[in-house]
Amino acid sequence: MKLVVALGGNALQAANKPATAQAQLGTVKATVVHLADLIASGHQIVIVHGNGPQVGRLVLQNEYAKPVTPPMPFDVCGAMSQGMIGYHIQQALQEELHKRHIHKPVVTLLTQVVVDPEDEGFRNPTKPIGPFYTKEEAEILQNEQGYVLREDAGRGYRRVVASPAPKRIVELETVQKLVSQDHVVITVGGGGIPVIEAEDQMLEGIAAVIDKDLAAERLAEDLRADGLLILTAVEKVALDYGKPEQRNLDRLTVENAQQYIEDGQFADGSMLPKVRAGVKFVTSQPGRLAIITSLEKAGEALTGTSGTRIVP
Ligand SMILES: Nc1ncnc2c1ncn2[C@@H]1O[C@H](COP(=O)(O)OP(=O)(O)O)[C@@H](O)[C@H]1O
Ligand SMILES: NC(=O)OP(=O)(O)O
Repeated sequence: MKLVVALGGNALQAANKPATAQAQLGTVKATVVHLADLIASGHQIVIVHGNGPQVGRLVLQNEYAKPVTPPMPFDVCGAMSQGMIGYHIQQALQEELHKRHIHKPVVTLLTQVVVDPEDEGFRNPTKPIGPFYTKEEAEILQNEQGYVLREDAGRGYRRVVASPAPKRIVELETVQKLVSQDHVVITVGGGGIPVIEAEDQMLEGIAAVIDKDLAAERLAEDLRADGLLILTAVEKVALDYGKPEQRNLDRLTVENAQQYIEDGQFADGSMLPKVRAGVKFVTSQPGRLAIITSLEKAGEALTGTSGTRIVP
């Protein structure tokens, strides 16, 4: 099957370790074992990854270094995050495939994604980025730096930025060519570098972070993929998540998903975009597969013994 695989934050960085390059590479090395399993099972995969924690830290590093060197703007930090994360996945996956005597080129493609400058996302920032802060730290940052901070799923406060919807993948043709030549392509990282189309058709970077699950869905439709595999920290989508009455779902129909979305079952900025992406993909054409599961359960989910399948 041709699969677009969206990798969540836990695939890139262990929550309990400092955010060093070495720690990131260590986590990525464990992640690529599961990706190599998919390839070894005969699937063709295209890899999309998140970048929320990483792009947030790059922006911070740039802001703190202002006295000595001019800060890079948000879109450039997005490009840096694609390069940095892509480099680690590419290196680790190449090594893992080599060990298994699978000879396929692995390549990271820097990708711009066009967004609408009038997107509602610019008026209502929702994408959490960078590190977590305490309530007191958050108040100081809000007052002194003008950041918008929100509580993030009981884990602390994080800066939130605009997250407009992905409209068009600029480098799509190149992705298609590489995929057709059986390259393993890492692309649309962090949802893509957000750009707008200026009046003269020129592209201009804009300060935002696109949701990688929605961008992965765009890519999966554009590549006419058979499946969209969204890999995160949980094995299944749940109702009443985190409550004593939590129920994990094996299947989620589009109709039920829409009802549960209205009921507020899926947290904004975390599970909600994943469910939306799955719903959009399976309704885009009959026969398409959308699964939300953990990295470890990816293989089982494809055989129908784990994960949550979104079905029309
Ligand atoms: N209804 C739900 N079912 C399962 N997990 C949920 C639900 N609502 C929120 N979550 C949380 O959302 C997380 C996935 O979102 P997030 O961590 O932002 O994703 P990513 O892996 O892409 O970084 C899960 O690990 C879980 O903690
Ligand atoms: N860009 C993006 O959606 O990143 P995360 O998955 O890390 O939030």
